[in-house]
Amino acid sequence: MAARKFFVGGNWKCNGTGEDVKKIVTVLNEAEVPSEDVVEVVVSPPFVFLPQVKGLLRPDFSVAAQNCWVRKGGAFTGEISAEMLVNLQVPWVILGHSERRALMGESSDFVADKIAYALSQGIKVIACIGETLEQREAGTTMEVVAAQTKAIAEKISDWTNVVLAYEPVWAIGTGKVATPAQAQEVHDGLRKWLVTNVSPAVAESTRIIYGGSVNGANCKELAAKPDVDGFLVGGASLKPEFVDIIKSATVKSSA
Ligand SMILES: O=C[C@H](O)COP(=O)(O)O
Repeated sequence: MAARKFFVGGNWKCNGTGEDVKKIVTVLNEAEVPSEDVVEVVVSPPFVFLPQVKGLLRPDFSVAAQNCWVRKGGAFTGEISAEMLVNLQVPWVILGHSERRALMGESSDFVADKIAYALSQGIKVIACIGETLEQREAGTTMEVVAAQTKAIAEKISDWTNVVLAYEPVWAIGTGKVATPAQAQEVHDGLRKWLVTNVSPAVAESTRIIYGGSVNGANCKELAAKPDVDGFLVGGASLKPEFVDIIKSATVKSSA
């Protein structure tokens, strides 16, 4: 079975100006990174900058939206539809990010509906899951991430265009990164869950990436873990060290 290609996503969240965007893209465009055969790089600017970034970004990197509406567009003020992303040739979307789950009240079912709809329109999905600190301390991490993944599995039949992003909420933007062992434990558990509940082939081929305070200093150790297939990076994706995170893909290719 083909090896899972390392995946590095940069989630810029609600940050930046047109000038910042130019600076970040310049750094990315000038960076020497492993080839497309080794690593897939996808950056996710705020909606308003998507066309600009898409137009300026090197061709071996790709773009993602940070959200999209749950069904066909229409009278949904403030929303962006999957059809619009298709129209702008935006190939990826991040869905189910914990900030949207917590702040906008997006339930696992709603997230799963969004994922199913985006996939039905031909958009590839970075699907985010993860437990809170309380849930981890209560020992329910696997239960929580399995339930979030189950909600998705119940609504989709083809996982080819899905990357699963495990992002423990307590590690997001806190500087408190999961240890490589903690990340590996959950990724391994998720892969086993996929074996049992979806199929061994899907478990083997689906990339499970880690997100939560990843930076240039901690990425290599995390990348060395067998079930960590890449990263979804927040804060550090706005900085030049994002290039070092992309380069951590070589940990896998030289293994
Ligand atoms: O989507 C990215 C995650 O929320 C991680 O954010 P962070 O790297 O700033 O902790």
